[in-house]
Amino acid sequence: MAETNENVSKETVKEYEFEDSEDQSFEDLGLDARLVRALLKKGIDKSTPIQRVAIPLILEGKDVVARAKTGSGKTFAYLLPLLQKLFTNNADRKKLAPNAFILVPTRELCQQVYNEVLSILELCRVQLKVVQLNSNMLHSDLRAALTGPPDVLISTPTCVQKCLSSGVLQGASINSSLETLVLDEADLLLSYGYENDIKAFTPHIPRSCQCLLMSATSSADVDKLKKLILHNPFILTLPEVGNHKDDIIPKNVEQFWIPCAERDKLLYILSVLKLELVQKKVLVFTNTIDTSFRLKLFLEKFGIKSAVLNAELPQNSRLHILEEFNAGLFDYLIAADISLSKEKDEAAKENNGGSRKSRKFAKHKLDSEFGVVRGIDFKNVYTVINFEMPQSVAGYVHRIGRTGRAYNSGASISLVSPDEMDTLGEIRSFVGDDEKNGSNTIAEFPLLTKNVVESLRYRAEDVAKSVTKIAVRESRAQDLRNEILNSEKLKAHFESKPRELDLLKHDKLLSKNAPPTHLRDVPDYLLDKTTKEAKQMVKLARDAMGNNNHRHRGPKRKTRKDADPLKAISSSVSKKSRKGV
Ligand SMILES: Nc1ncnc2c1ncn2[C@@H]1O[C@H](COP(=O)(O)OP(=O)(O)OP(=O)(O)O)[C@@H](O)[C@H]1O
Repeated sequence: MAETNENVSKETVKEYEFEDSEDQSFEDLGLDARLVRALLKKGIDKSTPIQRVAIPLILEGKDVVARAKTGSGKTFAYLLPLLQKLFTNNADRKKLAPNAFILVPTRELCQQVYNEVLSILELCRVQLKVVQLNSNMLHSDLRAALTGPPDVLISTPTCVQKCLSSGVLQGASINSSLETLVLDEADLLLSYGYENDIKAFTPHIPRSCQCLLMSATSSADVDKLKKLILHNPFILTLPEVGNHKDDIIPKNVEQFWIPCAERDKLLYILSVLKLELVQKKVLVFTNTIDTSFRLKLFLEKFGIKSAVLNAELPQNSRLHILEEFNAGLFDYLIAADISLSKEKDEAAKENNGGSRKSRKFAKHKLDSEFGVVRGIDFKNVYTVINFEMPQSVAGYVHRIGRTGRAYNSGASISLVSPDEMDTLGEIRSFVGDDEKNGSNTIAEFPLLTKNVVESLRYRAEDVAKSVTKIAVRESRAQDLRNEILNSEKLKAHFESKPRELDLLKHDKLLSKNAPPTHLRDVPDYLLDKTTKEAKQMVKLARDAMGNNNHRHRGPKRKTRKDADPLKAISSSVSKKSRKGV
């Protein structure tokens, strides 16, 4: 590591260039033996680049701003040294308020970080009090949770502000106790509208507090936060591996796109999934909740079961869906990555013109502390599909970042309609694609032939017609009713934390009839030679990988690099298609 700026003043930042040494073990980074053992029990023996640089600095007590790709292991990069600090002299600490605050943009992330902390502490056999709070909690529950007070508080800025304004937390107590403040997913905190809450909290942060800011992308918002909170931080930006300076998508994710008309998107996704041209697990993104239900209903008719994750579901259901998906209980998850304002506009329209039933439905509150894409560690997702393109380049980066996490491989496929070509163009220029110099990071998906798509067209269009707006609305309302009913049972589940997860199924069929055989099974004569070969190769690759990407509950198994299917498949198929096979 070399500090590039020798004369660092209070106002300037210290930027690090680092020579990464993969040989450094977690012990070499200065981590406590208990933490190293806990990582080994989780199947983690090799640090990621951001961990190698951030951990020693954080252990030295430095303020750090860390910008590293999605899935690069930023959570452990701050969590391990933070816990180590708390392990030492914990009994002697002054504690009128929690010693460490971890602020994240969504409740799902609160839960995720909370689970990670508990699991490490359990493996280390160290007792620390850790709480996660959210704004929906009753005043009395917030007060009870903060009694003690805990060592670590994980929450959203809005909830901390609620605790401050209601007197459950005292500014003076924070000022005398806070030792470490983490702003995780910092690039999203301001875009989620937390600016005022963070500003209200800032005066209570003591000067001595170590502040850590973790982010996947750099933006004006991150700069703003940096100025607001950090004193003289070390700025860590991972060295770029590609040619483009903003290259922040993991290199182990192969990116593809499929050009198609808007009305053909159902047909294309059906072809990709039904013919098994991608590896599981699959995470599909839509831009609205209605589209996610339309897609679920449509796929269901062909015997493809999926679950929908969205902002209107009760929090317990959302967490449970994530747990089940992560544990491999189902392979297809459709996530509505919505702009809340857009959904609200649609709901308002419904309110003005819709039926009594739909008015009631539209009133259902969307959770503004929900974010399906950002930062959530969906486990072992191999393929991400953009059924609809995200609104921005940053949205694309965060969606694609749900695969290829840590040392795993992955692939993404974007279905792009003519109206979305501009967005694709922006994304392609962002990743450095240039027709002129032949760079093609986002390539056309090579495994789908026109013939095979056309052979499925009649069936797909016929079924798509039966998935009417009314059917979509009804199943959305029915799913919501079911999940609200489930919510109480799930509350008990989360309180007692039982190990078995298949308590409730979230990928239940929404339509009453089972799919007819002619839709469930694609007859062999419909497939052309190229598709049969592609299907076979995907299957071989899956077998070669030991199908590790799902149904796996234990410690992470390593993905064999030589068995990376899409690399083999795409190069081999594109060679063949070049030969006109
Ligand atoms: N050293 C490591 N070796 C293997 N796996 C790791 C390592 N560190 C973290 N992981 C795993 O990698 C996954 C991604 O880590 P994490 O969620 O911290 O990424 P991130 O950088 O915060 O991503 P995002 O920006 O998308 O939130 C997690 O499942 C985590 O358990």
